[in-house]
Amino acid sequence: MLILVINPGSTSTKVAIFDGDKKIVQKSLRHDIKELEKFDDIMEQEELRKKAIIDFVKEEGYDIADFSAIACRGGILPPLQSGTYEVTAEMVDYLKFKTPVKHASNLAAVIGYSISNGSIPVFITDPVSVDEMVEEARLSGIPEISRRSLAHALNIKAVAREVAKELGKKYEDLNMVIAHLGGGISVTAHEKGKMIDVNNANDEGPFSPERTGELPVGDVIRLCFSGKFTRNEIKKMFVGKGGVVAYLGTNNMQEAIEMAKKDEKAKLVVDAMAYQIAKEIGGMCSVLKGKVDAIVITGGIAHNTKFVEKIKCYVYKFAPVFNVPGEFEMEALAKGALRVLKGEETAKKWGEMYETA
Ligand SMILES: Nc1ncnc2c1ncn2[C@@H]1O[C@H](COP(=O)(O)OP(=O)(O)OP(=O)(O)O)[C@@H](O)[C@H]1O
Ligand SMILES: CCCC(=O)O
Repeated sequence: MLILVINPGSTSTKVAIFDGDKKIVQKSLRHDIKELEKFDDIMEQEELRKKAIIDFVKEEGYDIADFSAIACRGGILPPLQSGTYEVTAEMVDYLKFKTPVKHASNLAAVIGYSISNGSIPVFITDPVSVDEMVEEARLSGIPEISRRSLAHALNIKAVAREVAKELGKKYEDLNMVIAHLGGGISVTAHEKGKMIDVNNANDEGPFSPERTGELPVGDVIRLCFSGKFTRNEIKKMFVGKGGVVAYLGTNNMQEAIEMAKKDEKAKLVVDAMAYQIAKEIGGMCSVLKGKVDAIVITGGIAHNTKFVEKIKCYVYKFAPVFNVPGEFEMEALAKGALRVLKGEETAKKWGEMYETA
């Protein structure tokens, strides 16, 4: 069963072809930043990216009709249960016109649906808005604001299943705290297969290579009303230009860790990020009432074992720590589609998407 996988990022589109769960080829199709900047809205990039994907398929010697399904990264959808969903015209309409957050991942299902043109099924699996939070976690302290479950759910759920396998158990039988350390950072508590609390990786938790995470709210209000910044400038300060890049001028953690070897300020910033991640992990361990089978560190930054050690020295007493560097999004998307094609799981439909766990 051939599956075409589509995963758009801000400046590239990752594509892969799987035969069952075996990856045949994966490529990162780089888009010219100047070309992308011509578009005011991410959705206007649809045709450019679609053409690049179709060219890739042809260059690899395939035709769209050869595929059993297209597996796409899920975009910013309303809160929904974990699992694989069939892409429908309504979902495409939501991603194009109604989603509250402009994010490159919104393009995946839109492009997949257009490429398929009704000829083969199109699926998304575990989008950013997977929501299995317990009710206590939703309260922020003011009724006008609810905490939201936005996290690197696709990689986190895939890694959870791999670690469970390593432990000879099922994900549904374990309690875990899983931290994805990428450009943004998601720290998540899992109770028997449900992600019951997460720091919203855009707004809360530790600072990351390019985001501030949680901030002292009184100072944020002062900044917002200082008259010195526009709304967009402030937003960029928090997401995109906040965190490590604000202190050190780079969002590349490899560079920051190198700088920290010679420079006291850089060392403090790197150590502070590890400290804040550990603090968030500790909080998630208490959400699980201290019954934690595994703490898992994943994402690009987890490639640096010295950085992982910095976190580990704070949290190692809570549970065994597993390091699973990198991300497995393409594999997770292919496997999600495959489970449905093999009849192991039924694809959920749009109408069910508004139901949370
Ligand atoms: N070997 C490494 N050592 C330390 N940091 C690394 C290493 N490889 C990648 N990174 C860092 O990981 C971060 C990006 O991680 P990753 O590739 O998981 O994120 P992304 O896909 O860009 O963003 P996100 O995971 O938030 O969607 C960057 O800061 C990058 O410098
Ligand atoms: C909000 C979590 C996902 C992302 O950062 O892209």
